[in-house]
Amino acid sequence: MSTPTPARLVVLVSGAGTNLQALIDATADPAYGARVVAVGADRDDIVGLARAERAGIPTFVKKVGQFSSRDHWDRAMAETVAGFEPDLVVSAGFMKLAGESFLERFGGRFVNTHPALLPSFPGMHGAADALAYGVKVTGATLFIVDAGVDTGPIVDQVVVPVEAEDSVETLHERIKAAERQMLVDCVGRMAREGWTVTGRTVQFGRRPAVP
Ligand SMILES: Nc1nc2c(c(=O)[nH]1)N[C@@H](CN(C=O)c1ccc(C(=O)N[C@@H](CCC(=O)O)C(=O)O)cc1)CN2
Ligand SMILES: NCC(=O)N[C@@H]1O[C@H](COP(=O)([O-])[O-])[C@@H](O)[C@H]1O
Repeated sequence: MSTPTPARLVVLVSGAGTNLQALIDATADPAYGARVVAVGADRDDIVGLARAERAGIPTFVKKVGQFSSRDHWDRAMAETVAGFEPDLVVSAGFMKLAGESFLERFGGRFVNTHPALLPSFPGMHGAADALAYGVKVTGATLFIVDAGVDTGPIVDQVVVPVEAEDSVETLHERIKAAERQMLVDCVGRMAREGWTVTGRTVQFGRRPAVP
């Protein structure tokens, strides 16, 4: 039986790209069922872009400041990503909020991984906020992006302990180790099995055809 055509992933990054690297490594196996067709960023000179270039993956950078408005940036992002014809867009450390144009185009097939157990600690400092609060466990959340900030329906979550001697860095590294595995597992299942979103419930698999 022939291997099905791999799902096309566009991954968005703003930093080190270790989640991206985990996806690149996983897609080396044809059985994974997906390939990264492009990597986009909101800034240049980041390791995440270097990882893509090392893997021979096309990259693009769209900086908000290059555009006359945030909306123009958002539209440019949507058009550029659309040019790669993704089946799924993955935000993995991407530090910009997608706007109306992007969500109109990719809503429902745009996921983001966040380093906290949403709805706790949304925003740009999930690990630091969890540590400051004094929680005993935290983790990471993969969710389908909506117009809010970290409010979309949850695909999966993973829990890690907070240790007494943790710094933000040691905690975030522990989170990221678990997060990368969750991301690879979930994106692979979405690619191979599809997914459905009913209200706030996300399930792997495709809706049965209406008889
Ligand atoms: N429409 C959405 N877009 C994105 C979401 C989301 O939930 N809704 N999640 C982010 C990733 N993220 C948290 O997981 C996140 C990233 C950035 C921000 C934020 O406040 N960004 C500001 C400031 C950016 C900067 O200083 O560079 C902004 O975009 O203006 C909040 C949450 C991915 N996209
Ligand atoms: N709110 C968004 C956010 O904080 N995202 C987080 O940025 C890190 C990126 O790491 P990476 O660049 O090494 O993949 C990840 O932990 C991701 O959850």
